[in-house]
Amino acid sequence: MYRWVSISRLQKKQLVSSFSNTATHHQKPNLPSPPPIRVSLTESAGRGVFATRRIEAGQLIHTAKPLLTHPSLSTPNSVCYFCLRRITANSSPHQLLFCSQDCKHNSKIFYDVESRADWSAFHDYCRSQGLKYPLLAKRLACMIISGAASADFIDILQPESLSSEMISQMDEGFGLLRNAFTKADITDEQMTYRLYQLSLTLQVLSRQWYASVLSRFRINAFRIELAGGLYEELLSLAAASIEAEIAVGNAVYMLPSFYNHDCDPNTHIVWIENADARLKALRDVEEGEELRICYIDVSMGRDARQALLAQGFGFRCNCPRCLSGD
Ligand SMILES: C[S@@+](CC[C@H](N)C(=O)[O-])C[C@H]1O[C@@H](n2cnc3c(N)ncnc32)[C@H](O)[C@@H]1O
Repeated sequence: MYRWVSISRLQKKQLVSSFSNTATHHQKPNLPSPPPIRVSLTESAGRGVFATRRIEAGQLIHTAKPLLTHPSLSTPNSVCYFCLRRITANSSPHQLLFCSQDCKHNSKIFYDVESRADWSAFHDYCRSQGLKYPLLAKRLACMIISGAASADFIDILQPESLSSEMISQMDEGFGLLRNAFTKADITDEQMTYRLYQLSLTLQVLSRQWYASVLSRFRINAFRIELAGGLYEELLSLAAASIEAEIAVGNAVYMLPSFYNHDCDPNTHIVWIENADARLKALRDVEEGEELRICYIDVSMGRDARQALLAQGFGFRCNCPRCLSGD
């Protein structure tokens, strides 16, 4: 039998707010209905998401707002710095960075910290190495330093186990991140966060913190490709797509991070206009069935899929399709 997952009070709060954030989008006034899912332990893949009632093919299961986002470095000023919505000259004539006053307001606390530092060396490093997770670490560090997030904000997410060699490879990025803050006169004191409940003091920008958040981003971050947009925008994007990066950025979520992978998934995740995630059923799902998405391109052959999942996510897939040898 499946058991409920035991999580801390803070984590419960985050989970509840993640639910309530998503619920407000779709609920009609006076008709609150929780999403038809629960997070429970699976037999062999850690925690997973299960249907609490029958879900029909095509049904929207729930939406989820990101915990944090960062735009791709190849899309400067063309997507909202907060929600990753595409910005056109028409949609945002006066604010280059944000698509709306709401996004500007929601970013204010951490953006005040972020905009104090010179990120050019750090961004050059990410660009030249093709790295995206350090950008999420930068955003998270700014959120923690500014008080917009707690130091254990993403601790509930599963980490990848990293070898000491992998941690050493992160040193350059860590050094550049720390340098940017130090040069911006952000003191060690400001980079320290106290967890009063646990009587712990954490150095936000320690090598250990950096490795710990990157190990979580590597498994849980989503690459955001928007499906929607204005017809004219789609045409101009299609024309430019040879050079342009298709992804508008990367984001980390709470609930969507609990979905396990299947090479023949019953659920998929889509982004229409911005980084708000929409989880939809691909086929009819029975009550009690696990909901699974796919992490990779499942049109590849079994060996290629297995290799990619082992390398990128650290697990050997034993979904029914892999077990059948397909
Ligand atoms: C995004 S997390 C999914 C939620 C995770 N099970 C948890 O407990 O937080 C991805 C991790 O879940 C596990 N996982 C996901 N799909 C799996 C599968 N098909 N088989 C085995 N493990 C899987 C792997 O450890 C993987 O690195």
